[in-house]
Amino acid sequence: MRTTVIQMAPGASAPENMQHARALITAAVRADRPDLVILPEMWSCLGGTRDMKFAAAETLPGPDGMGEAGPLYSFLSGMARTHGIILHGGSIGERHGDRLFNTSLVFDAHGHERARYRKIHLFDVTTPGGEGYRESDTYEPGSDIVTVPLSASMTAGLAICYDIRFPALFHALRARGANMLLVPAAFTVETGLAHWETLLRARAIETQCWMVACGTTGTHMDENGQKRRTYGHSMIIDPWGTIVAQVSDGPGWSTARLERDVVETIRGRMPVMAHHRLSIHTP
Ligand SMILES: O=C(O)CNC(=O)[C@H](CS)NC(=O)CCC(=O)C(=O)O
Repeated sequence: MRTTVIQMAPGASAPENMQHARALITAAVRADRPDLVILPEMWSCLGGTRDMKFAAAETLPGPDGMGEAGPLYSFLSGMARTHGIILHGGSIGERHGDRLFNTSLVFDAHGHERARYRKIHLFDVTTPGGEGYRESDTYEPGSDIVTVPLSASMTAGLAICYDIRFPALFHALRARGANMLLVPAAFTVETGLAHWETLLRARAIETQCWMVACGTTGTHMDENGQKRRTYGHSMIIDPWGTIVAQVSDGPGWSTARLERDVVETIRGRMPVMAHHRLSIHTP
């Protein structure tokens, strides 16, 4: 499965971000002919005030297809169908009363929604440099663990950004049949420099899955008018932990071919799942 990570530098305007996403997806599809394309976390609106986040968010159609699709949903579905690609729409704000979910949507090559995942672990953290984040002021945590078969041989496990610090989630995704992990992100530069690559490679190695991690890059304005920079370095890692594709700084894309055989070989030779002696409990 040829897979492309699209690295974007989003601002707070959803219409402008859609223009950028369209241009990057179109160029990447033309150049690399991927089967699967993934966007980063909150590519549709990064930074901005609470009002701007709500303005850029939308109510999603029900699982039964009931309810009107908003502009972001229609855009993602349309891009998947137009290019005949599976499109993982990074994440967007999903309205939910007076809060939002941070939600990933996956569309098949006909533009039909195949999976929906709401970020479970929220970033309420003060970084060592003293920057405070309170994602839960705006967002509500999801609760469902989501895997989705994308082809006869590949099944994706879904996670978002801060989730990568919680191995129990990835253990559960592997146990549910994932052989590839799709992780949109908006990592801070500070924590990214310290942890991004290490966490991603560890999750790939311990689950013996392909890791597809797609980050935002650039400078974004937060609620308080403070500048916030994100780390980029979107990458694809094989199930042995080797980085096989990477974007550095700035917008762009990178592509790699994901194969099930690599997963099967590694799991066959080092059957860690069968060697587990302790069960991991989530609270
Ligand atoms: O808030 C939005 O609109 C989009 N969401 C994000 O940017 C989220 C929550 S603030 N960022 C992270 O989870 C960074 C995690 C991170 O950097 C780490 O784990 O070190």
